[in-house]
Amino acid sequence: MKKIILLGYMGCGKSTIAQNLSKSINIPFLDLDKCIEKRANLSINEIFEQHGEIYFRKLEHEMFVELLQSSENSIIGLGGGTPCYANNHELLKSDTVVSIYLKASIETLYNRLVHNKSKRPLIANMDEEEMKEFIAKHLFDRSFYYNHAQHKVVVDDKTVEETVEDIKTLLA
Ligand SMILES: Nc1ncnc2c1ncn2[C@@H]1O[C@H](COP(=O)(O)OP(=O)(O)OP(=O)(O)O)[C@@H](O)[C@H]1O
Ligand SMILES: O=C(O)C1=C[C@@H](O)[C@@H](O)[C@H](O)C1
Ligand SMILES: [Mg+2]
Repeated sequence: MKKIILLGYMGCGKSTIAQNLSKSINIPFLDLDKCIEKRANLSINEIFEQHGEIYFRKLEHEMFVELLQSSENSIIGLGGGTPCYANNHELLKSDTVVSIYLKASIETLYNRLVHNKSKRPLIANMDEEEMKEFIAKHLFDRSFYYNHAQHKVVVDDKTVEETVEDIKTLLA
């Protein structure tokens, strides 16, 4: 069995979808951000504040490689930036993984993130106007890396259940 990797921008639903998919197909879910927090014994916010983003990206790469090396079946929800650093995007093409980009529009992302930014250090201190512009530019820059995924599922205007069904169809 291959590892199932969900990737995409902050707020596209990696953690939410992975949790529901996990229940539906009975394969354990590992959230890369949560694994990093556990290993560092700090929240993502604290890692950024106390050690900076470069340190976070190093931990993120190490933890991603470690999760891929384990022999367990799993669904891995990546962090929003994971594919964009340390050549992690190259790992998305491996034969031993099924990588799926959860593709959301700027509008969907903005609507989901605007009231849920406090735990996301890259946008936590932005006002609404600033955030919209940031998401648009950032998503454009990151799309190159996200598009290395083997599959793409558009999540706009879909319920969690509909997106889970779309993923199950492409896994079948
Ligand atoms: N149809 C939907 N599919 C997925 N998430 C949805 C949907 N509708 C609303 N949401 C909400 O959008 C948010 C998605 O956040 P989630 O933490 O799952 O994203 P993420 O991609 O893991 O973000 P991050 O990269 O910051 O970890 C959640 O608050 C979720 O409840
Ligand atoms: O998009 C990003 O760069 C990030 C997304 C989150 O999942 C966390 O990994 C962290 O807040 C950085
Ligand atoms: Mg998440």
